[in-house]
Amino acid sequence: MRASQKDFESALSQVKLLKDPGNEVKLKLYALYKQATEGPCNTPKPGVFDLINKAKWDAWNALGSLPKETARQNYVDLVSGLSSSSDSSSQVKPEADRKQPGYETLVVTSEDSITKIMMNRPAKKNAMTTQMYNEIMLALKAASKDDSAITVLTGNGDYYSSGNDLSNFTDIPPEGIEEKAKSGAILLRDFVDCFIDFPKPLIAVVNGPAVGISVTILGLFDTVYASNRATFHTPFSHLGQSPEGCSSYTFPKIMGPAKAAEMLIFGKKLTAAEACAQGLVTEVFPDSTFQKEVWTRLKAYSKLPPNAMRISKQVIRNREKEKLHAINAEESRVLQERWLSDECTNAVMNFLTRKAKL
Ligand SMILES: CCCCCCCCCCC/C=C/C(=O)SCCNC(=O)CCNC(=O)[C@H](O)C(C)(C)COP(=O)(O)OP(=O)(O)OC[C@H]1O[C@@H](n2cnc3c(N)ncnc32)[C@H](O)[C@@H]1OP(=O)(O)O
Repeated sequence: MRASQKDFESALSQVKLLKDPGNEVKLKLYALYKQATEGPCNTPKPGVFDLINKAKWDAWNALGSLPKETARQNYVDLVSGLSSSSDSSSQVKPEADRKQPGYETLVVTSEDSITKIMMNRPAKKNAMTTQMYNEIMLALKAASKDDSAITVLTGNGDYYSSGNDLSNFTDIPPEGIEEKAKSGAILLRDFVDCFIDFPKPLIAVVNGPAVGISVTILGLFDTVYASNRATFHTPFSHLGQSPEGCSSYTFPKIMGPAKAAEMLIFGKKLTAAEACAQGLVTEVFPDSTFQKEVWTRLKAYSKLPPNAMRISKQVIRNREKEKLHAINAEESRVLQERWLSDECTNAVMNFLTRKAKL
């Protein structure tokens, strides 16, 4: 539900009653107030020695073109969070209360300047349905514009993700399988484009085994943290398919052509330690302390200056962007043909009829 003008005004009165929330939060409140009432920052940048006004200006300017209504909503949410934490400072809000509405296959939360996108089909090992691809794209677009500093993709349950939901192959439209393959290739291309273009630091928190497209897109993340329970598996040849997610380019670049071929052509499954040694994973943590260690680290990173992080990412990514888009287009085109092959149809039917388990 969107915050009304009345909610906003009541948050403005409430904020005066709060105990001092500290400079960082005060700057956030100031920036959201200015954005909600005046829109994007429209005043000249104060001089470097005008420290206080420059900090305020920076905070406002960092909100970019965030719409007034969203800023108003974020202001109301922030004040309400501060009020409830000052009511009971040790009380942690349950995730269900913080989660953003409108997603069926994901749980999306924003806290401590981190937007967390969690795939949430644990009973199906977080297999990606067409709805999940679309919701991840929506969540990434929203995260690119919200006031978080970093964005995380992770999975709920024992798997990170088992990749493409193979039942995506079953609902063939009346226009036939060719049309399905065509729309699948467009979906795939749009999905991977969102990762290529994502402007903020993007971190994968790989909580368990990862298969197929959930592995290939890791090459487009800035950092990949893995539990030692995670494995990395791209069984494309077994499925009569071919690499996507720009992995035909990123994997040889990351791990060298020979190791990439073993994964992408022969479907070799890597342990987390192997994936780390090959450079696909940044760091591996024991499963027993994985969540605690990773989130402590991410909370510290999220306090770094967000503009500097965003600009550093752009400097790294911009050089490659055009190439990555071209590779994504080519991989999607090749897969569109593969999906129509007997090799692919038979492999998918085998899985769906339980003759094979990969
Ligand atoms: C023309 C069509 C176009 C479509 C649009 C496509 C858009 C983009 C496509 C991008 C290309 C992507 C490629 C890939 O990702 S390839 C990789 C695909 N994934 C797999 O092949 C994994 C298949 N799953 C398995 O091998 C096993 O399930 C797994 C090893 C992951 C786990 O085994 P385990 O024995 O532990 O658990 P279950 O098998 O009992 O699984 C529990 C339930 O979850 C269901 N499940 C799991 N994974 C998938 C999946 N990928 N697709 C569909 N369903 C999945 C499984 O069936 C069980 O369900 P039930 O409890 O109902 O039986």
